[in-house]
Amino acid sequence: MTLTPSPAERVQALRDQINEHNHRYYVLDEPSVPDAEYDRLFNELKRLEAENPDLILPDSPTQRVGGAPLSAFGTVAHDVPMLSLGNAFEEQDMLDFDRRVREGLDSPVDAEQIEYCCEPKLDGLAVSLLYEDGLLTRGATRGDGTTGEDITANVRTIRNIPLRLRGEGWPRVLEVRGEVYMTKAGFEQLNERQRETGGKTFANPRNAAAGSLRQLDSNITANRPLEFCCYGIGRFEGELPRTQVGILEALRGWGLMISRELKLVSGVEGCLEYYRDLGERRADLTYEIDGVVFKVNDLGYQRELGFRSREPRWAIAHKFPASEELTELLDVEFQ
Ligand SMILES: NC(=O)c1cnc(OC2CCCC2)nc1N
Repeated sequence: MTLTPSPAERVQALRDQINEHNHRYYVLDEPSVPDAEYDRLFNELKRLEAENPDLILPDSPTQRVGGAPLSAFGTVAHDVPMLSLGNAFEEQDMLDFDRRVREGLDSPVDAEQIEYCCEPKLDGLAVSLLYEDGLLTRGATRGDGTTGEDITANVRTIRNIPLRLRGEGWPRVLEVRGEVYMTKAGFEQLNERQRETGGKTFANPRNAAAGSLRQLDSNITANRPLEFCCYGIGRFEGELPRTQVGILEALRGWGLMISRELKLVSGVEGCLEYYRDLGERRADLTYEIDGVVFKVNDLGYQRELGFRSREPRWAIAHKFPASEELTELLDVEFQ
């Protein structure tokens, strides 16, 4: 004879199931149940929480949406500045970058190939997520790199951002940095819906992502097809792996999405091969990119190289030739 679970036990069981389905669907891109089954679980959880409000916790999947609209965004001071990337446009710029890296180390290396972590440069908005004891406590825009807007209510609505880190071993304080973007398909569907409802349409996915994150009413943000892909960390208290790739793989284990195109290469030739390969596949990607990003993989080397005034000496963006579309010129910078 099976005992009927208490509301508290049933609520916890539903949360665990829904969080697992969300992780598979939004982060692993492997849906595990039909939508109807997911909706049934979600509606049962909402009903049980409505009947037992004292059981509601901030990381419950039902708590992604719903606060009252803000009158203005608060501001956030970035303890670790969110700096932007230097650019390479020609192959020679990459050769110069690699030489500066090798010569800039405490013990310069000449023949040795530097290991670089490669990834696409997503064309969205840089965002900082703060996790304390595994709970998402704050979301912020890059702003001017030192001060950004507090968009916590809006980032909580982005389905592939975990409200609580999965697994274990994460640092007690962990600031995750990454890009909020819209896929090409999500962008087209949003503009179609905007045209049908007389809403404003967007010039490109980047503007659409910026406009969707800029909403003071998070209920609007919740209905926008936004995704988050992390690419690094800011502030942390605790232990982290010693390489860029190691950190990203740890972030994936904690439930965050990282780029499927992530690759570790050896030397600047490996970077140029990655750039050519991604350039050939750019039109087939489901999201817009405006280049690729190369980072020195060894974190000790990153520390030795440090930052120039506003850019790291250990990372560079190798941009694709800009398309002449008017939209590139109209692109509004969201600070
Ligand atoms: N748009 C991107 O996809 C992207 C942007 N920035 C970075 O890293 C920068 C951040 C500050 C130092 C390195 N990585 C990226 N992938």
